Amino acid sequence: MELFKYMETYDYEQVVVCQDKQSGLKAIIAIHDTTLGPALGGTRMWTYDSEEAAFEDALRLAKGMTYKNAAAGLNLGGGKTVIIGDPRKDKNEEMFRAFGRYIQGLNGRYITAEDVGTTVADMDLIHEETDYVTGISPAFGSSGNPSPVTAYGVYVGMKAAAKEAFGTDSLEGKTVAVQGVGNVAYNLCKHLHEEGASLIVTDINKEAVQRAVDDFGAKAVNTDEIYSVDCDIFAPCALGAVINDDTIPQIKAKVIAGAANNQLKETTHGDQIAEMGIVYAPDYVINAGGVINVADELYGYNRDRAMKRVEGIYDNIQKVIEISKRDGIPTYAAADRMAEERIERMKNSRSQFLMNPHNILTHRNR
Ligand SMILES: NC(=O)c1ccc[n+]([C@@H]2O[C@H](COP(=O)([O-])OP(=O)(O)OC[C@H]3O[C@@H](n4cnc5c(N)ncnc54)[C@H](O)[C@@H]3O)[C@@H](O)[C@H]2O)c1
Ligand SMILES: CC(C)C[C@H](N)C(=O)O
Repeated sequence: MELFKYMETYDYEQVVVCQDKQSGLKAIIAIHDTTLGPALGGTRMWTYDSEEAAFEDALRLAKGMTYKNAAAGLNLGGGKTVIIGDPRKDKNEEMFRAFGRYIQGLNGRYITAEDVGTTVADMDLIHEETDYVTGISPAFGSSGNPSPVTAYGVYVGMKAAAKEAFGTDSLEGKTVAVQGVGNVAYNLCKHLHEEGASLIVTDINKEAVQRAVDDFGAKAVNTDEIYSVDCDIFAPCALGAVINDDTIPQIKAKVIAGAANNQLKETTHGDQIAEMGIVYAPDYVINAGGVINVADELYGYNRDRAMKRVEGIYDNIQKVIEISKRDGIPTYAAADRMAEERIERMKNSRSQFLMNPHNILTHRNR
């Protein structure tokens, strides 16, 4: 990858590479755009096949956060971190504290939270070094683990997409195929099960699958079978790029609505599923519940206020569908248009992010 060329093409502001020999920290903080406010986005810890793959993931995810935050109506820009390593084996206290010092060095341009492979306990360690972290323990006046709230947002967004596809937003009797039953999807399955949906699940983690089978009567399938199962709704809730040339011909669902970031491998795949008549709930619109929840910490966390805003994901999915129909474009492009128009409008009134009292996490107890 030619980093500067890539940054120039997609308008990235900054990439910070962090290395701490003692703890083994190898992190990439990507800040995409701070027009709307400080860049807020989670920290992913994952084993990457190459450094290039890690850079690509950080960059793609950071841009996704710019769009997610803009589309959700938040006064936040987009950024993301990836830490290279196995979250089950390579974590230590020094690593997250060293990472916290790097974040502190950015003086509020970047605020982190959880993503795949990181937990509330990790965020608490980061908080030892910086206030620019959200999703820490509720004892600090924080919002805690964002995953259940993300799951609730995906659930209400899925209902809005179902209304478009099936004429009703009831999910009772619908079959939902869920790819990955981790932190978000387990909670999503709970909502779906309570409403009377049938579940088909898969995960590379056998224990996660068994939990969904035991708790929700889900049917388990192999990881490569999830695309082709007979279902009404496909919910990608693992990693990105799962809507691609190989998987699209297998999909029988009428709706794609899930938590995973960057579900479309390329935008052409969004065009293809639109041509097939599949209602696609754009990933960063439907999975914004977590960031909406942690962002509320900037105002002194209020769960009722945050949840009310998360319920707005239903309306936001409907709005994207409306734009898609009005402008004759696929839903992914309609979401991009909605986000870009908001950023553009704000760019005309101010350019780069400047610190102000609402961007400082001073409302919590230490
Ligand atoms: N946690 C949040 O609040 C949040 C918010 C927005 C978006 N997301 C996105 O949602 C997705 C899930 O996040 P999470 O926090 O639940 O992560 P998680 O790590 O808890 O869950 C992901 C699950 O996917 C499984 N998995 C990985 N590769 C797989 C494969 N090839 N096939 C099947 N299963 C596979 C993992 O074993 C794991 O159980 C991620 O893409 C994340 O970026 C999460
Ligand atoms: C800020 C976090 C809750 C970010 C979350 N992992 C996301 O992708 O939206």
